[in-house]
Amino acid sequence: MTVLDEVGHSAALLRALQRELMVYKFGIDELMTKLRILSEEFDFANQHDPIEHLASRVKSPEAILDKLARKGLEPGIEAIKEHIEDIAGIRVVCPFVPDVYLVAEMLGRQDDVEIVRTKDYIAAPKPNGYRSLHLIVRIPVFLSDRVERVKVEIQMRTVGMDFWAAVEHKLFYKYAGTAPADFAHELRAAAETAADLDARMTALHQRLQGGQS
Ligand SMILES: Nc1nc2c(ncn2[C@@H]2O[C@H](COP(=O)(O)OP(=O)(O)OP(=O)(O)O)[C@@H](O)[C@H]2O)c(=O)[nH]1
Ligand SMILES: Nc1ncnc2c1ncn2[C@@H]1O[C@H](COP(=O)(O)OP(=O)(O)OP(=O)(O)O)[C@@H](O)[C@H]1O
Repeated sequence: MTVLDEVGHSAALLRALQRELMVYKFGIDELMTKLRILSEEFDFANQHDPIEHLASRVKSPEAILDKLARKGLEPGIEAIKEHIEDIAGIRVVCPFVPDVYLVAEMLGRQDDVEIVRTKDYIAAPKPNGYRSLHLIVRIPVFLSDRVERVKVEIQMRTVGMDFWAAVEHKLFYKYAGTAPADFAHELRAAAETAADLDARMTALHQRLQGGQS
């Protein structure tokens, strides 16, 4: 039985959710365009492009209802819109750590992007070693009859952090509690190795930028 069955949702709720998800997709489209413009502008000027690659996803209805249930909330459109902040998600992967903060700053300076919340898991990594800069932003989506301000989660990280997070997500993220205890130590150590690599590559890049050999 899926979570959709368990919550006994109505067909009406699912239909309403599908309509909402379309608007979140438009929010992603707007922000992806902004990020692509920044990236292309750096390329065009032959400057170091702080964006290595971009990814996005709209959370599936099942994952949304699953998360709502994990939070102990009743299924309903209002609860979903208020409490699930990562329905629309973008990931910005950058070559170097300073690039992450540069892209965040450039987005924050745009008039129509409202930064709702910032969580800096680079400055303060999670206990398992997870590193990323998370922004929850609000962006206006202009529809035929109204303007909707949708929340989008932007996860910003280096290639090294992304490698660690992608593998960790596959292995453990959704299975918290089941991993053997010594895995925690190994995971943290691997995250520190990735952070060390980031620091070394950033130092090399800064030497090149400074014109040193
Ligand atoms: N791979 C991996 N991804 C993580 C981890 N922690 C957070 N994330 C990702 O980042 C998203 C948001 O995480 P947080 O900013 O910590 O959000 P939160 O405080 O847990 O709040 P919720 O989004 O309500 O769960 C998650 O949905 C994951 O996609 C982690 O330990 N490993
Ligand atoms: N902001 C994001 N941008 C791009 N991809 C994301 C983002 N957040 C999650 N993903 C990816 O979307 C896929 C589905 O993730 P899903 O929404 O089920 O869970 P989650 O967001 O990682 O965790 P949670 O259920 O705790 O919110 C995963 O591969 C995940 O890495």
